[in-house]
Amino acid sequence: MLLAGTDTNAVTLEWIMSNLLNHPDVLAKARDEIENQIGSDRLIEETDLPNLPYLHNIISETQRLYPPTPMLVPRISTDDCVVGGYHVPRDTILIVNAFAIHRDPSLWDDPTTFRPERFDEISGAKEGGRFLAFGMGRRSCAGQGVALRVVGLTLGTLIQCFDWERVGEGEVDMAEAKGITMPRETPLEAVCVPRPNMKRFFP
Ligand code: HEM
Repeated sequence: MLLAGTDTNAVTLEWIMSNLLNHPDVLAKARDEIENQIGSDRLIEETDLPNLPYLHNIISETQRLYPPTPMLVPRISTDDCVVGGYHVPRDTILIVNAFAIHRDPSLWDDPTTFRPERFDEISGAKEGGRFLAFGMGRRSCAGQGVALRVVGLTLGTLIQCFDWERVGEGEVDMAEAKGITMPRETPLEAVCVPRPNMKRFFP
């Protein structure tokens, strides 16, 4: 439970910030949404999250390209069955490759491009079984609700309170390393400066 509930959130946030540093236009749009909905007279709160759909799109689009559990959790068939046209005998271990499904060009337009707006058009995160960041079915993630709140609130606070820039001229390297929760190959480094009108919240 500790691994399921901590590393996944941390990895998600690190990939999100990596994407935002490489896409300042997306960061600016998320900042605008927060400014319009909340302003700078108070800090973002959990109850604001339903009013920040673009922030949610950024989380989904990052989890599409960098699913924190890329192979979900293995299943075992308790009976003979057919999955996707394939006969699966009883007692077979079945692994779902969410990473590949999330980048399948027959399921997603321009699949390798980071474009949070694509989630505007998707009604229900699991539409068509093609978005599996939290798995699916009876054994899907038990912590999805809390994870989206923790990641959303943390991300919203990071965007509301700090200006972010890359270290150096080049783009942030987006290479993945091996691991159950797919980590970055190199730890993310970034420059962050408190935004002047938010400093009063942190005396
Ligand atoms: C961004 C954060 C998270 C992601 C992406 C994530 C993703 C997943 C995935 C893909 C699975 C396997 C689902 C499947 O195979 O169908 C899973 C299972 C699980 N997750 Fe999460 N998770 C996250 C956060 C959390 C948190 C915060 C908790 C608890 C507080 C949690 C608790 C669990 C548990 C208990 C299971 C096993 C459910 C079962 O087998 O019935 N997860 N998660």
